[in-house]
Amino acid sequence: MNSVQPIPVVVLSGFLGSGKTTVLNHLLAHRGGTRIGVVVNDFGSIEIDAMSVAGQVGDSMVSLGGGCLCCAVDGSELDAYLEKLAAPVHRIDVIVIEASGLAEPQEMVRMLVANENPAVRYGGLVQVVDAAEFDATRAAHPETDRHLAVADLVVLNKTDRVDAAERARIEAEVTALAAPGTPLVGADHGRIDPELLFDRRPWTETRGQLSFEDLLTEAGEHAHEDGEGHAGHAHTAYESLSFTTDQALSPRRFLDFLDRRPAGLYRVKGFVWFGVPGHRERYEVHAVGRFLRFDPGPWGQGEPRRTQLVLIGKGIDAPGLLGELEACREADPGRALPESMWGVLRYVPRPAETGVEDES
Ligand SMILES: Nc1nc2c(ncn2[C@@H]2O[C@H](COP(=O)(O)OP(=O)(O)OP(=O)(O)O)[C@@H](O)[C@H]2O)c(=O)[nH]1
Repeated sequence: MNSVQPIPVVVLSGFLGSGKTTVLNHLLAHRGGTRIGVVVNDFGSIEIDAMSVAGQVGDSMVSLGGGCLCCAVDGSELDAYLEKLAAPVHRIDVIVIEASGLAEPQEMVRMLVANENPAVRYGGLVQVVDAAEFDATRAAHPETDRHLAVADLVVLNKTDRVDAAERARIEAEVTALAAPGTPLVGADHGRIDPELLFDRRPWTETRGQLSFEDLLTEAGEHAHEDGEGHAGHAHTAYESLSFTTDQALSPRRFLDFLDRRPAGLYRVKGFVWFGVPGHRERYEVHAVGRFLRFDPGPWGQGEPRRTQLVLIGKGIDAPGLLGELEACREADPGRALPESMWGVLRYVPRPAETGVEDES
């Protein structure tokens, strides 16, 4: 639909590993005839999330890599991306911004509300919550409550990882924290009804959004509390490091590295090249807390075989971790025994499975 109506811009937010990319991929896979423009704001200098969704959106995606959108000084960078996506040639119906897992969603909402481009309008804030990590995330990151309070729609994801009683308890808590009337939908692997987002008269109308004045007031309170304007942001305490190598990784050494990962290393994501005979696929790795999963998949045509990882953590010894990863490199993977992959394969879900709990 190529209408003169402004294109709604939806912000997909949620803590690290809550399932934003999964939700986005689900939306893209079930978008029907709707054209979705995507802005991925990854935290880390390698744009892993952008790569995860890239196959699905082609030209309609732009990526803001290597930083946090909510810290863009004046939003002009964001405005430029939105302008590009909103160009009539793309015939985009809705734009989804996948925020970095460490972003302050209010900052983005503010930037979008302040955007003067008549071709786009703010379309709501979707907050993705990890049901299995709900208590832990709230305890470690009190700002979670604030994020829920400004959400227009809350997606309680990973419901497969909690039982019915636990889910009911979390739903009650989320409902109490969110603004009255905020819809809450449960999801397993991000499977939400795309209609929630693609409807041009969406759920955002079921309750009042933050007014422009509210946003400006809060902007005034927030700005420059620490001299740099980032006080209270979840990511001020976080560190992100990236590791790339064209050499293969030894599956045993890499698994050992993951088994021993420090508690402060909250997230590991990326793609791994093991190159072991019989296992020459590209292995996508996701570690969230103690959760670990590998997903083998084909390499893109002409895609160089390499490993690209982003590690996000708090109080981590970055040089030490990089040194350990370097020690995982394997010069001659072609000589490795297929059995050396067994440790990795333990974390590859079988077709009927959804994830594998790390027991280590
Ligand atoms: N069991 C289970 N796993 C899920 C579900 N949704 C997502 N996951 C897994 O959780 C991990 C993190 O999901 P992502 O979609 O990458 O999370 P994210 O919020 O985009 O993560 P960041 O980009 O680090 O902020 C992946 O391994 C997903 O496969 C779910 O509903 N149930």
